[in-house]
Amino acid sequence: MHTQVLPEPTEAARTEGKAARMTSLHLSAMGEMVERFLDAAARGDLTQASTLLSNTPSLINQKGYSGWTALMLAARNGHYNVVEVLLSHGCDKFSVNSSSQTAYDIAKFWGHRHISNLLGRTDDGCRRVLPDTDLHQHENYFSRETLDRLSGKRTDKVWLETKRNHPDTVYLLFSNLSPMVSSSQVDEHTGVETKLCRFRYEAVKELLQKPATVLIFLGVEKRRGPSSPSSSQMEEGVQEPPAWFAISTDEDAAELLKRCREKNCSFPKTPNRDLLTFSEEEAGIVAQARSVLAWHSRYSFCPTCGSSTQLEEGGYKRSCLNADCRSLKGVHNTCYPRVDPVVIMLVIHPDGNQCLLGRKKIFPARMFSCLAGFVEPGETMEDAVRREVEEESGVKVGPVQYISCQPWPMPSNLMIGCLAVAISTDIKVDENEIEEARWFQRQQVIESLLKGPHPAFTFPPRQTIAHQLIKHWIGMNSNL
Ligand SMILES: NC(=O)c1ccc[n+]([C@@H]2O[C@H](COP(=O)([O-])OP(=O)(O)OC[C@H]3O[C@@H](n4cnc5c(N)ncnc54)[C@H](O)[C@@H]3O)[C@@H](O)[C@H]2O)c1
Ligand SMILES: [Mg+2]
Ligand SMILES: [Mg+2]
Ligand SMILES: [Mg+2]
Ligand SMILES: [Zn+2]
Repeated sequence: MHTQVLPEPTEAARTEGKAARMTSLHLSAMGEMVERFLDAAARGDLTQASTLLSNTPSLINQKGYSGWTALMLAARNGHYNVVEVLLSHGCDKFSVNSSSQTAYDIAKFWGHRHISNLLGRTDDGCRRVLPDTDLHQHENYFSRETLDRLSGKRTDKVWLETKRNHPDTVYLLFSNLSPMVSSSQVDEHTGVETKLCRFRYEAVKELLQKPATVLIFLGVEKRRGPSSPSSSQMEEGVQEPPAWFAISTDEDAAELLKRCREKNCSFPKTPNRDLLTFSEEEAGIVAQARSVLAWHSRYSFCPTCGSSTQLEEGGYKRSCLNADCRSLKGVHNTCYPRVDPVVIMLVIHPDGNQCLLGRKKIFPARMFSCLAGFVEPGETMEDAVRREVEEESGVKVGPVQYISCQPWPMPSNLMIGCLAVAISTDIKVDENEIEEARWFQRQQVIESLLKGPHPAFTFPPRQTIAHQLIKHWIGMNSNL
């Protein structure tokens, strides 16, 4: 930020009295110029603002009444072109007024979405808009997209067929919705590390012939940087990255394991625990494959008329085989894989210094977590947060802010992570769902996260969005 307001005193201004007089003259001249500049920005007078700025570049970050800059005034009044020019001259978009608002906050508040988009566009912008957060923390486990899904190719039967037989193609094998994995004990701290077993076409080709086999096209490997193939290269089949498929089969699991040359291979039996030991890259692939396969296993027959169905579009569609079925007229959501939205929220006490956590009977001893619940039809995410919190804990909630989300493939939830502020504090739990709910002090939460000597509770595992939401709140400043 520019701190220099005044031009350097001239040679002539040597004596003290003279210097003081000159300084006040400069001050008033500069003050007047700042006023004119701020006024031009507020009115959206691009010509005047640009002229003043080219004559006196140091005007750019000057503040007027209540610490408002030209950028803030232009953002307040919706003058997109002025905002654009100020940004192109390198103005500080993170500067705050005396109410700690940035130009982005102001544009957002006044509903100038095109301006808030412009001000919040870059990564560093997002970082500053959400104070004290690192964007990478917002990438939750199960959410990394390692493959390019190439959804446009799902209807290209010829292309899919070529990919199926291609020697570079990678196949993952699933049995009972569990992927075949090889596991190894890394060290005491990291624990078990699980890797997906990868197969080539030759090893699975007779499985592909079986009628009960379900085959899902997951996508092609993403290649980073300039070497990533253009769409025309893709059309010509030049340098195409390897494709990935998931296969689900009813063949005996023990027989399937014999196909693998790697050691310590298995199909994990407890998904909630075992699926949390992959790398971030593989976890994202597992989330995609498992949710689509779970849909196939639960929706084998047409939900509209009960007839048999057939797989289409690389495993992303099931069509009814009854030619008279209503589901074949127009687009029907019953033909496509489902996603169930769930809100998960950290409720913050009105004092800003405590949060509400609950525990279900099935949780490990002493573990507390965020409250969560399915979004109901015709309900907004915010209303679902308010309803679920009140149902489960009796606490009423006011403002709700979305933070991040997480695909949760047990079997196909999308966890929508929010912070919410309570407007009442008395707790009355719904004993059918929650065993206990409590307000925890920020300090207790920090000690529990750091696993201090007397933690008040234990955290859910780091792979859960619940863990990340609680951590996010600890990292924020407490003045909501
Ligand atoms: N990743 C995480 O951090 C995390 C944390 C908590 C919960 N979750 C997931 O969120 C899900 C929902 O949370 P909840 O159990 O508290 O929800 P909830 O409070 O809405 O209660 C669950 C009950 O809602 C009913 N229900 C309504 N719609 C449903 C649907 N589409 N599928 C299944 N049941 C439905 C069922 O009766 C079920 O028993 C859980 O199943 C869990 O897998 C994930
Ligand atoms: Mg719940
Ligand atoms: Mg509930
Ligand atoms: Mg519910
Ligand atoms: Zn049907």
